[in-house]
Amino acid sequence: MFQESAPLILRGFQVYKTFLGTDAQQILLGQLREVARVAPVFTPQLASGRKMSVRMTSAGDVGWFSDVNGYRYIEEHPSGTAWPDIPQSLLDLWDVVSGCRRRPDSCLVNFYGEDARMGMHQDNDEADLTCPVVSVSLGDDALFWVGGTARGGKTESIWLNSGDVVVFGGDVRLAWHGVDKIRFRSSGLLPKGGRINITLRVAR
Ligand SMILES: O=C(O)CCC(=O)C(=O)O
Ligand SMILES: [Fe+2]
Repeated sequence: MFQESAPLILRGFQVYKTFLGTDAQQILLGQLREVARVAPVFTPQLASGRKMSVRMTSAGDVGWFSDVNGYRYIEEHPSGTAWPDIPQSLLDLWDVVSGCRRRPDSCLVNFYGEDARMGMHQDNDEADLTCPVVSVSLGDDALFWVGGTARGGKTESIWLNSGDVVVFGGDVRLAWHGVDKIRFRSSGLLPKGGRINITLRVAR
């Protein structure tokens, strides 16, 4: 099911190139469409009042959310419906790469359109930082930037392609990272172009 090989290491981030082959990517895309049918994507707002350029939704017990009151995990989709279950294929993927005995209870699904990006940040809203964040990329290529655990340090970048998996845990669990730009329509996976990034987290 997975195309396992030794990961590249970029500043402690483990990058598994093409961990999902084309068939597995299509299957996962279908499962994410089902997630988005139950829990439609929305545009989060930052505490500053600015809207994020990505659209997002979640699966799992809790979903990541942000509005003028700041970031947090919430137990229901903003519409009041329960978040759908995390697709089994992603739980299987987690078991293979995470090295963590706990299962993820939150799966954030970010959709990047042509001009979307994500500024440098740390993923530090989760309660259990002994487990890594596992990221899966689908669709268009993205320039992913990685820094250290201190703000404003040296950064390096790598292009993430459809099917790539990135694991960041241990010493780099709180490393700064972000997405500078996507290469719109570089992949044919999404008929209208764009990129999906999934992050699995142990949030509670
Ligand atoms: O889109 C990506 O590759 C990273 C997403 C991310 O850092 C996040 O959702 O916290
Ligand atoms: Fe992140």
